[in-house]
Amino acid sequence: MRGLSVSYAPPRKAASLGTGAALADADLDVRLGEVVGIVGETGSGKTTLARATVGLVRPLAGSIEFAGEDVGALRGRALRAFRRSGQVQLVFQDPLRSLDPDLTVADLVREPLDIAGTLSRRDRAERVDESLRLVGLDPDAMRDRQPRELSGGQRQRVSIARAISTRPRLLFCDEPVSALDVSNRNLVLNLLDQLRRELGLAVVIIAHDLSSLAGIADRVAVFYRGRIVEQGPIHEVLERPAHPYTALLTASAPSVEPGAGQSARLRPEQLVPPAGSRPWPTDGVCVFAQRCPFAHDACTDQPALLPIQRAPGRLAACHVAASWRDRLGGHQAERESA
Ligand SMILES: Nc1ncnc2c1ncn2[C@@H]1O[C@H](COP(=O)(O)OP(=O)(O)OP(=O)(O)O)[C@@H](O)[C@H]1O
Repeated sequence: MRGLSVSYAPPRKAASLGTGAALADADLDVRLGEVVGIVGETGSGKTTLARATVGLVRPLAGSIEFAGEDVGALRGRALRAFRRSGQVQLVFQDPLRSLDPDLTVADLVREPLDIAGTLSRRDRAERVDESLRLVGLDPDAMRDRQPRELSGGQRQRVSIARAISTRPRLLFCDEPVSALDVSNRNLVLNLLDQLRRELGLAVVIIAHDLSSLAGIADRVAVFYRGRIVEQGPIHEVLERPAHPYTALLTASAPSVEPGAGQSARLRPEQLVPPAGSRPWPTDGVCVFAQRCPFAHDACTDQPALLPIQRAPGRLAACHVAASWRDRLGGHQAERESA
């Protein structure tokens, strides 16, 4: 995705990009066999990115290149054909709501194949069994059951079997484990890890917290108010966040331990503006300025997502990415004198 922007406002109103866009100027690459995590608070644009990629919402600007084709520019019949092909599939957060309760497991897993219409009836039945086996379910025991006869973990496995039945190249999972208990969470995350290896899938996992992605994602993109503010290999991002918002996320997550590269754990109170600091407008400035203790005059412009020097593969959209750590001590003194 390059410069991808999406607005749900009517086209005339959405013409002024940046204000009110659900997603603004997003750049993201996902490669086959890779798991990319997406984190960010509610309403930050994570699902919008997924919906634009599968062709459910039309981008306002930018491109989505999939296997060499700009799928963001597809219209009409070409767009319907792309969606029917099932090359990009979505797994939703809550399988109980996303699976039709009147269909059997076999019907549910076969449905995307019926829509794609490329396999014979016999091949589709075989593909259903194969997909169920791939997610660790016994086809003979599961085929005729309905969603209400399954446990939460089994339902999520059926959702994944359904999504992989067309053998997609890219799988978007929107909070795939947030409706599950801890043991099922690990099972489903391990399953996604196994599928990306066995099927060579590119997987994008949307999550609320960074720590749930630590064991599975190769890279992570951090969203804040419709923008990607940081991107990079997950362990490096966790160990030494470049954006003050990512730093706040890691400092606020007790399960994220600082690694060898980070001398001391940052504390959340070091990463919020001291009382009485300069108020920032909500629009037209860096999206994080209002909540950033390090914001200064340069932050009246939204920074672009740029490579971080001497850190291959890492990007941050922050005017003070290279300097905010140096100000942590002084910032504490300012707070104490206030
Ligand atoms: N169908 C829609 N119509 C209008 N606005 C929408 C629609 N869907 C999302 N939005 C708005 O777009 C912005 C981004 O929403 P999005 O669902 O992409 O966020 P998210 O990061 O996925 O949130 P969550 O973690 O709650 O799923 C939000 O301000 C949201 O209110």
